[in-house]
Amino acid sequence: MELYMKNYEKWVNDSFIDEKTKKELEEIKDNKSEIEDRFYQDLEFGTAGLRGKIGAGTNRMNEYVIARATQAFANVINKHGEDFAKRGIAIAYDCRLFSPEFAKQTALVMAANGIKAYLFESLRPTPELSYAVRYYNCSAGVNITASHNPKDYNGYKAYWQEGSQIKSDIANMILEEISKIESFSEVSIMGENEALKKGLLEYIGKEVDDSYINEVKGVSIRDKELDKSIKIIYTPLNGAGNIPVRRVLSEMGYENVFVVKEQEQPDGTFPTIEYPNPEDLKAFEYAEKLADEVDGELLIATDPDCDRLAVQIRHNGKITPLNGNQTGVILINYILSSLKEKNRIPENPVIVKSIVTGDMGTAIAKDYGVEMINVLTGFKNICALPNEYDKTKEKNFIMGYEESIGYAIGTFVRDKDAVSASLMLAEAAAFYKAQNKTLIDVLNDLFEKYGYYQENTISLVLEGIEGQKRIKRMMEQYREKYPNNIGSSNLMKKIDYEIQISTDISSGKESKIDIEKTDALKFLFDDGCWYALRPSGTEPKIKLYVYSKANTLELAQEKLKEFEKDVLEKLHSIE
Ligand SMILES: O=P(O)(O)OC[C@H]1O[C@H](O)[C@H](O)[C@@H](O)[C@@H]1O
Repeated sequence: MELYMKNYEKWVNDSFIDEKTKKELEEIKDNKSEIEDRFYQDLEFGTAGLRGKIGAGTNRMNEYVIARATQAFANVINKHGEDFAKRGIAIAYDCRLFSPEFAKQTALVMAANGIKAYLFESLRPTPELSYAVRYYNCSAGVNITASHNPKDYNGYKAYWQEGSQIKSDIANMILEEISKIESFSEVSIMGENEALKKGLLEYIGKEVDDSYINEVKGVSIRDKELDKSIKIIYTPLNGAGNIPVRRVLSEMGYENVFVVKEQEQPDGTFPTIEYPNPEDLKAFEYAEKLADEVDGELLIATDPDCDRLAVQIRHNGKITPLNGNQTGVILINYILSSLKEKNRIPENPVIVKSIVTGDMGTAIAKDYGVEMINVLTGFKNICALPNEYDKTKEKNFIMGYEESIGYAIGTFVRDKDAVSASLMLAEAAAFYKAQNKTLIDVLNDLFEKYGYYQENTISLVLEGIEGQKRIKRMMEQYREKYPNNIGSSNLMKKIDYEIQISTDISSGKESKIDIEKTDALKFLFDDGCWYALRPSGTEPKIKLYVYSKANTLELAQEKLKEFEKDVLEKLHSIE
C-alpha cells in the first residue's frame, strides 16, 4: 500500500480523530489524488513556519497537525531545561478561519506540558507577537496565521526567545520530535479551566498593546517638526492591522486617515478580494476608489497579519504603486538622511536585506557609511543579526527589509512590522510634502543620484505534487543550462546557493560563499543586471526576480523586459 494510503487509513481508524474529521475523510475515499495530496507528506517548516490549506490530512492545517507540532515544540522547549521552559510561550492569531481555535489548541497543549501560555484575547498583528515574546521574556512564541496566502490557508509561525522566527536549528529539532510522535494519544492537552486555575494559561492584551504602541511611536524621527495633514487611505484588508495602525497614526497626530469600510473588520473569508496579498495591485481596488472620493495622497495596505506593507502614491493626479524595493529605498534614504541631520547614526551601523532584494538600497546605505548585509530570504534570517548583536555588541542594526514588502525598523520587534513601517512612511511622505514633493518625486531624485534601478518579481504558481515536481525540474535544468548573454549583457557570475558555490564565468574559477544553504540560483551580469530563481517557501510557486540597472530609465526598463522575456520563455519550456 502507498504511504499516503497508509496515512489515510491511520487517520480514519484512529480513535483520537473526531467524527466530523472522519466524515470529511470518508467523503474523499474514492478520490485517490485528493487523498494523495492530503497525506503524501507532513507539512514542512518553510520560510515562515508551517503553512498549508485548511482541512483534514497530514499535509493540511488542522487541529491534529497543530497539536502534534505543538507537542513536539513543547518537547524541544522542555529539553532546554526547566528554567528555560518556565518562562512560558506567547501565542497570537490573526483573522483567518480557525485561527482562534488553533491558537487555543496550541496554548492548551503547551499548558499540559507545563509551559505557561500567554494567549492574546483577540487577534493581533504578527509584530506584536514578536514584541510579546520579548515583553514577557518568554522562551518561545507561536502565531497562527498564513500571512498573505489565499483564504483557504492557515499557518503556524514559531518563534524563539529573542522574538524572531525559528531557524533551521530549532526547526530540525521540532521535526525530529514530530517524527517520534506516532499516535495522537502521545499528545497531552489540558482543559481550559484547569489551565487557568493552575496559572498555565493567561489571557493577555491591553498591557502589551500599550507598551508595543509606545515603542512603535518611538521610531518617529521628526515628529513635532511635521505638518501631518497629509490624506492617508488605509486598508487592513480585513486583517489584524485595523486597530494598531489607526491607533498609532492617530496618536501621532495624523488626523486625515480614511479607512476602507469594506475591508475594515477582521474577516477570514476576505469577502472583497481573492488573494489578500497587498503585493497584488488588485488589493488596492477599494482603497483607490476611496482615494478618488476624498483626494487621498498616500495609500497604504497591510496584509492579514499586518507584517507587510504595500504603498501607492498620488503623483500628478494619478495613483502610482511603489514596489517593495522602492518603498525600501525611500525608507532607507529618509531614515539615514534624517538621522544624519540629527547626528544620530550609531557606530557600526548596518541594514540587512535578502539576497533577492535589489542593490539600490546598498548604494544609498554606502553613501551614509552604513554597511548592507545580505542574508537568505525570510525575516528569521534578517532578525538573526540583531539577535547576534545583542550578544556581541559588534554592530548596530538600523533596519531590515525585503523586496516582498517587509520592513523592520529598530530592534524592539524581531520580525517585519507593518505598524511601525506605516508610521515611518507616513512621516516620510509628510516631510517631503512640505518640500512639495511626493514619494515618487523622491524616488526619481534617488534614481538621478544613484542610477536607474528597475525590478520585477514574477511568480509562476504550480500547485500540488505535480507542481512541486515541475518546480524541481525547472531549478535542476536551470542549474545545468543558462544563457551567457541576454541582449547586450554578459554573464559574469553564477551563484548556486544549494552547493554554496560562486562561479566566475570567464575563468571558470569556483569559490565557496559564506551563506547558509538553500535552493536558489543567482546570475549576475557585467552591467549590474541580474536575476535569481528560487522556489517559494510559503506558497506553491517558483519565483523569478529580475533586476536591471542603467543610466536612463528607458534603458533600464528595456533591459528588464529583455531579461524577463528570455528567462520566462526558458522556464515555460520546461515541462
Ligand atoms: O518567497 P517566499 O519563500 O514565499 O517568502 C516570502 C516572504 O514570506 C514571509 O512573509 C517571510 O517572513 C518573508 O521574509 C518572505 O520574504
